[in-house]
Amino acid sequence: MRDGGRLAAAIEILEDLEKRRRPAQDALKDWGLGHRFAGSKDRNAIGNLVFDVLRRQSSLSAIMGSDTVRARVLAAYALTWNRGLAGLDAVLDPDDRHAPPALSPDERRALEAPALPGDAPDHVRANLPEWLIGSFRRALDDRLVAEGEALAARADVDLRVNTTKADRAAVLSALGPLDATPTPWSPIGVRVPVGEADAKAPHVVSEFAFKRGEFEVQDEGSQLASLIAAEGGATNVVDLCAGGGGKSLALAARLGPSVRIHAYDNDKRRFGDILDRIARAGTQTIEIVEPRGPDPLAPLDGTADLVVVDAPCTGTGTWRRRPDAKWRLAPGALATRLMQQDEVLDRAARLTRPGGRICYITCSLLPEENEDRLDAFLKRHPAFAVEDTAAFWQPVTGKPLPPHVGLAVGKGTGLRLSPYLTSTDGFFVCLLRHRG
Ligand SMILES: C[S@@+](CC[C@H](N)C(=O)[O-])C[C@H]1O[C@@H](n2cnc3c(N)ncnc32)[C@H](O)[C@@H]1O
Repeated sequence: MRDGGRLAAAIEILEDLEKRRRPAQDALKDWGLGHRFAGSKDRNAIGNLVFDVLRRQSSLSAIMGSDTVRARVLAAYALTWNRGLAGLDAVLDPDDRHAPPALSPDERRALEAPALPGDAPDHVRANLPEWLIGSFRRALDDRLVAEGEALAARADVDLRVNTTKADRAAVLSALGPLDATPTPWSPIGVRVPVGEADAKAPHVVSEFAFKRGEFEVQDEGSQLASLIAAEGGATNVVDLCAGGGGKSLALAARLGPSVRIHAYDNDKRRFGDILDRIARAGTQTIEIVEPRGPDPLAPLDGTADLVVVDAPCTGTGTWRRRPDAKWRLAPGALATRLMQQDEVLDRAARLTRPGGRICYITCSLLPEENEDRLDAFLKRHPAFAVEDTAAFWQPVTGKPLPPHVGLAVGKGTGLRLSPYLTSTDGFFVCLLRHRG
């Protein structure tokens, strides 16, 4: 396929997404099934373009002065992909029957001097949903637009070195051909660049170092959350919302062979390939607790040194990787998440032994899901107090805490990581201690 046909395909897929609120991956898959002549390079380029449009759809529309999908796709190709007006003219070739029609005079004018209108509101500049702008502003203050821009960029692939099998230097060397570099904060993180425009994302899971269990794919923010949870040590851990086990595996590597990690999730399907991951990592310390019977965690009540609550959340911090979720999120879903967060925190309180700790983690930037949930929790559970979580940053990273990352929660502090401040996904991390 030439780029004209790829642009037309991206327009078709995005128009389908406008009609039906569904994950972009599903729409891309359906398109691929209906267009079997398209090769893997084509599908990759079309997918990249669809996601790049979704990342910046508000500002692309404002620049073009048009809300049509076509206008956004043309703008993404010319501006985000840096192909310029000349590149766009070349692919909108009237002799290519698969290409979209040539530029209209209005489209040409907009792309000749591309700029956001001076009165463009912040939610447009930041490419964030208008209904959430008050919440984002509360969290991000005058960094709102800069954070929104960072959240609209592509994210590199982060890896956590499994220190029980390899060190960072060895993984960096194995992934040298992929231009891997150390992550800025996590001492066990490696970053592989994703490239631009139609570049293929690095396929790290086909590397032998991955098959040997020397690293796992895990955003640096998630690594830091796990490292901070593990600071101070623990021998009896409950990973209450374990999902695919990203935090359990990181904790197992950090806490050593004498820890016992009970990995639970109330939805069995969310465990995914956790058993394969445990086997690859070579750890003996993770025990899966299946969601069976009235309360499979009851025997652990009051015993855990550490309960990790990687709570179900809106995932607003991961919108670099899932830009379609940004526009699909609805107020009802946020309300459901808040209820679930209160529920898992209450469950965690029952599991914690006197003097034990809870590490509350979300991959959301919204205060409603983070500090507000903990303020409400502290009112329901006066036996708990917030620790000075920000004080763990330097021991874990070996570097001073960057400005704005620490925030007051209760009488202690939490951490809010973000693509702009820490070049990670957006994360909230906060430790609470049972007073004993
Ligand atoms: C953010 S994800 C966990 C990701 C995982 N910890 C990781 O690092 O890969 C949140 C998980 O919480 C689970 N969950 C939701 N409500 C729950 C509940 N009441 N008890 C336990 N798990 C719950 C969801 O099924 C989902 O898998």
